Amino acid sequence: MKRIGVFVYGAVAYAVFFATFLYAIGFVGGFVVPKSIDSAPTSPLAQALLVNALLLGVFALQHSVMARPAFKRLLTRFVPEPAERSTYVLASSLALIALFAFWQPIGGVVWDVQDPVWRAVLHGLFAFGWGLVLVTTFIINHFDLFGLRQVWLYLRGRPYTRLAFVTPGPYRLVRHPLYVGWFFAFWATPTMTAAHLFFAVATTAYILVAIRLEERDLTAEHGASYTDYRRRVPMLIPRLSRRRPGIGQPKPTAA
Ligand SMILES: C[S@@+](CC[C@H](N)C(=O)[O-])C[C@H]1O[C@@H](n2cnc3c(N)ncnc32)[C@H](O)[C@@H]1O
Repeated sequence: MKRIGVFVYGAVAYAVFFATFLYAIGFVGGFVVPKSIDSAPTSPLAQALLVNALLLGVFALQHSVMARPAFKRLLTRFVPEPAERSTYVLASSLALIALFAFWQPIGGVVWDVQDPVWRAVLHGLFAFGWGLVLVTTFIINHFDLFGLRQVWLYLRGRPYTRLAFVTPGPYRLVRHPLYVGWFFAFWATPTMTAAHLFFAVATTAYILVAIRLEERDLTAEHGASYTDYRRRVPMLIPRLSRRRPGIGQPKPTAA
């Protein structure tokens, strides 16, 4: 019974995440959803900035604190270990749902591209960003990142195996392709409002901090193979020229 309960919990958390992800595309892109990041302002500027900063702060805090190994150890005193990732996913989705619900549009156009070709290019980059985020989750392991693999293995009575450190496809170009996808998704818009800019700047700052924390954990977990990868592959911006042989490669050790 406990295994079934944990699996159902994980499946519900995944369904909530997926609906939230789809809603986020409409929220940032300004289509389909009733209120988007760029809707008309409804409250005074200072109040809107304060509320939005709080909403982003709650998401950042939840996301970073719950991702740290020490917090995971604490959480698994109260939640079965196979459900830990699903709990993280559910909490992240709830923080995002609160952001969608209480977001205060600010109005004010920062840039507005009218040329149809450039509008199409920006829409294309927006779609590329979301696509890159989704594809990258599958490269790492989509179902592990969102907790389904953990509850499925538990349901089948199999032990959890940690994911290998992988560097295929976009991970050969940059160390954080998923975050690059977020940058495209948040910055590529033909019409940038003040609220959208606030969101893009805040999330960019947050991602830069999150990378430091994530890389600290990855170094602790994978040791020399991660520090070597870090030396060879740039963080976010691919190198334009091919690397000269030997540059940035680990030095050969004396026999
Ligand atoms: C939301 S994903 C973001 C991954 C990466 N920072 C990116 O932008 O593509 C975060 C999780 O991916 C894991 N991760 C990061 N790089 C990885 C890699 N090259 N192979 C496997 N897992 C990785 C981290 O340990 C963390 O649990």
